[in-house]
Amino acid sequence: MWERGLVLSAPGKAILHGEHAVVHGKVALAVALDLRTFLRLRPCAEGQVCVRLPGVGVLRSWDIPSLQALRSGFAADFDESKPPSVEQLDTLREFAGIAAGATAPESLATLAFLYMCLAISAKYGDVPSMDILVWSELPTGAGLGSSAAYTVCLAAALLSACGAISCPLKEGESTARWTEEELMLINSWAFQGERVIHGNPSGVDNAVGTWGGALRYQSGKITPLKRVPALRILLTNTNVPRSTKVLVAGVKEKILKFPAIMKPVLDSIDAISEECQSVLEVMSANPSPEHYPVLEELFDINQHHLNVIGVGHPSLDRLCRVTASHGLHSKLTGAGGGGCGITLLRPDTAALAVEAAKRDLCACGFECWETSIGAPGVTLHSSSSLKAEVLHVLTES
Ligand SMILES: Nc1ncnc2c1ncn2[C@@H]1O[C@H](COP(=O)(O)OP(=O)(O)OP(=O)(O)O)[C@@H](O)[C@H]1O
Ligand SMILES: C[C@@](O)(CCO)CC(=O)[O-]
Ligand SMILES: [Mg+2]
Repeated sequence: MWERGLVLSAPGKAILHGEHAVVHGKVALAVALDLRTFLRLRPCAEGQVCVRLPGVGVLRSWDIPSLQALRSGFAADFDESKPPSVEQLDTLREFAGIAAGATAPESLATLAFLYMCLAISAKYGDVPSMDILVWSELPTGAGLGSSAAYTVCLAAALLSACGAISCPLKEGESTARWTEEELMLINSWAFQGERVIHGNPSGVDNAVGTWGGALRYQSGKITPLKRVPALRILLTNTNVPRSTKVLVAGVKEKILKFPAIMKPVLDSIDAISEECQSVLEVMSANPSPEHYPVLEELFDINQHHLNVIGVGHPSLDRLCRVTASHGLHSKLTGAGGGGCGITLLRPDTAALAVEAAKRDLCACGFECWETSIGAPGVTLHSSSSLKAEVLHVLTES
């Protein structure tokens, strides 16, 4: 079916609690956002793989024979259970002309593509001649899981192109999702892509990109949260750039330097996730406003902890102060160090109050969106199911 081309998408995510601690085996609670990354796969001229990533300024193409020659050098080592090796990544960097240690978005995105393309084709058969275009509604590198949405889309597209997963979209349907077994395969390859981009990801972001909804994640165990109240969330991008890889490495260093000080903080973040999960479960059965002060206090405590482990930023302090001046509670989401914060809105928070908070946040040079949570995970689309803006980008490019 893919021979006629396909369009698929994966959502970004917000972490309610547990960012960073989840890398060290603690619980995280994460939700899918209604901001998505889209990928269009089309057949193209014989013998070429062409990749266009306008969000990070990449336009590259390679001959299939040269990719096959590259792959044959280390084909036996590609497996979704093994982290990409330093030698593999060095070889791919050299092939693509990427400097050693380059962390620019375009370098990491190209490297992740090449690794996933070679590894998936080594395991499931050659990729056909194809043209891949990726376009996203998510800000890149701002804490909303743009890297995972990208690698989930790539995994689903490359596995489809190699025939390793089916095409679940039937004639006349507007969207379709894969089987649980296929989603597990997509997720495991997306995690490999995240490993190329992040170094040492926990896997929570690609799990949300794959399954969507709301989930609890701990040490690779994914538990969908079946009963979650419809929370209103304000997302604010401070527009301060940062790298998840660098921030995750910084936290590890701090834990190694001060284990007796940092481990209790991680345990406390774990307890916050557990407490939040219980409150959300109670709230979904009994959606009374009395639960909001607890959720707000958990946001405040966790934001302090995240500062302690070294992933705060003056822009995030400012975001929290501005929202507090409107009676609203915020914390950073994702890796921190800039990027995005989330603010909890109550069901009865007046539209005027939200507008006033947004105005003050925008005056700081930030961008805000009020968003809903629990969007579907990786999805295959017919063109009739796409919003006009997405259709325009995908058909005009
Ligand atoms: N639209 C996109 N097209 C191609 N690559 C992308 C795109 N969006 C993100 N990426 C890749 O993901 C990287 C950003 O990942 P990073 O993990 O630092 O931030 P994030 O995923 O947005 O935030 P977090 O991991 O904290 O949720 C970019 O450097 C780029 O390599
Ligand atoms: C900071 C982190 O916990 C979340 C990034 O969205 C990293 C990870 O879990 O891989
Ligand atoms: Mg990321």
